[in-house]
Amino acid sequence: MNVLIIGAGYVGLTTAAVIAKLGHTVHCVDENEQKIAALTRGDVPIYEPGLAELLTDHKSRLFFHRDGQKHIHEADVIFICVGTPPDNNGKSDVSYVNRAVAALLPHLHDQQTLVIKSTVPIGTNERIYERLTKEGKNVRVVSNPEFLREGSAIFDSLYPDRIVVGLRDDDDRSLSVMQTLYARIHAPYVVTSLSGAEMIKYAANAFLAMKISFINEMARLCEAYDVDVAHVAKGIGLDGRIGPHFLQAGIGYGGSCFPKDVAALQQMAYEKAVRPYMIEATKTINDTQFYWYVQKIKRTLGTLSDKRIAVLGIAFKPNTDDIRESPAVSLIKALHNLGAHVVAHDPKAVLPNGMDIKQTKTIDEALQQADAVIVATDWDAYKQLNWEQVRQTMSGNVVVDGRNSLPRNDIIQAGLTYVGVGRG
Ligand SMILES: NC(=O)c1ccc[n+]([C@@H]2O[C@H](COP(=O)([O-])OP(=O)(O)OC[C@H]3O[C@@H](n4cnc5c(N)ncnc54)[C@H](O)[C@@H]3O)[C@@H](O)[C@H]2O)c1
Ligand SMILES: O=c1ccn([C@@H]2O[C@H](COP(=O)(O)OP(=O)(O)O[C@H]3O[C@H](CO)[C@@H](O)[C@H](O)[C@H]3O)[C@@H](O)[C@H]2O)c(=O)[nH]1
Repeated sequence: MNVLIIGAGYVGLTTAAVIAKLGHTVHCVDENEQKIAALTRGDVPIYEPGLAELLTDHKSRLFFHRDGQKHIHEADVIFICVGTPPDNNGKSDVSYVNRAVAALLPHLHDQQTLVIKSTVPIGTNERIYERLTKEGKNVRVVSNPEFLREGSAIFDSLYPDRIVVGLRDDDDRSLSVMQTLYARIHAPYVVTSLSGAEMIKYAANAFLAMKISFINEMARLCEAYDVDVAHVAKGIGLDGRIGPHFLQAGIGYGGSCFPKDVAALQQMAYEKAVRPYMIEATKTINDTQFYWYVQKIKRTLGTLSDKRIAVLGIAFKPNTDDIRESPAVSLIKALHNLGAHVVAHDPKAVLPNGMDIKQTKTIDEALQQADAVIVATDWDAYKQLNWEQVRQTMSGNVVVDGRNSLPRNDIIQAGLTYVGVGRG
């Protein structure tokens, strides 16, 4: 098949590489000139494990363009993978999607399938269909939300738990188009309406975010009752009805999806006069989690003023360079504002512009003379530190495990003080 992809970000680029691997020809378009220039040179503008290799392996079938106009007509399937960032009220801003549709519109023809992969508010796909129909275009519209996680995007795309396909009632062709496109991917299909597919995407993210907020609330309770939340997570997670995933307490969820999608779903509920109690609580717990934790760090260190603190981790999670809504960045800002002398490290991510904080190249450099070290992102490199050596490098002895991911016993044995999240 001939596939056109609009948007070469985390989702668009991963989708392009994976679809090329499946044997299709892919033209990928992005309005960001620098991104396209880099991709055309063979450089990958983001860090995602395995992505660079996959793009290289299939470069004979992959083409990048700043302006893809002349490739629209020849495409069998067109994917929209542009961003849908939050607006000032927490609603999803679909202007990038609308702009992409407007650019495609004059060149579309009736044999094509337009697939929306971007996460869009309920009703957006129907509105796109109506807009196309009004312009006399009988293009089929499919909602095919994406469930990949950054850091394991290639694996998640090649081995998804399910493929969700939202269709209009009278569309008897698009399902087989999608099945042909994804023929080499083995996963159950969930076929539903356009709005149904949109709702599945929001419900999945809200549910996962809710699990994290639930365990973070439990962490606060565990702290109050001197119980280890890691034991609680294990104890409840072994119940098949609950499951072990997304029960790691920490400084809160971040990233480009959970915060924005939970907020957008909340706004969608208000628009229909439905009070979203669960979603409100999920968001409130997350919004307050890192303040709660900063208070704990403050209590442990006595004062933050003039303390040298090494923060390990800037990205919102390991194995990515993405810092969108990163709790680590919020933590660094809060500690800095409270008078601490913060130095930060991350294997891939870079501090946002304008932050007056030193970022070190090595972990060792960050640890020099530190009164405390805080692990804010659970990269493997931090979990595998030699704690004897850490103790010798630091001048203080406090290790703050903001992700409950460090070997507590090794740290204590090295003569350091371990501070976790709700670990009693
Ligand atoms: N990042 C994830 O892990 C993830 C996972 C699942 C779903 N999603 C959803 O997928 C969508 C994309 O997310 P992302 O993280 O890949 O975003 P991103 O910001 O990394 O990439 C979006 C890209 O689209 C380009 N773009 C915007 N408007 C354009 C236009 N009109 N024409 C051409 N290019 C245009 C931008 O330049 C940018 O490179 C969002 O709706 C997001 O919610 C993201
Ligand atoms: O037990 C856990 C699991 C995750 N997190 C945090 O939650 C955030 C999100 O993590 P994760 O879900 O692994 O990363 P994302 O790449 O944001 O992926 C989520 O968001 C994507 C965009 O919508 C979806 O496609 C994915 O299915 C969904 O997992 C990160 O800050 C994690 O540190 C926790 O605090 N505790």
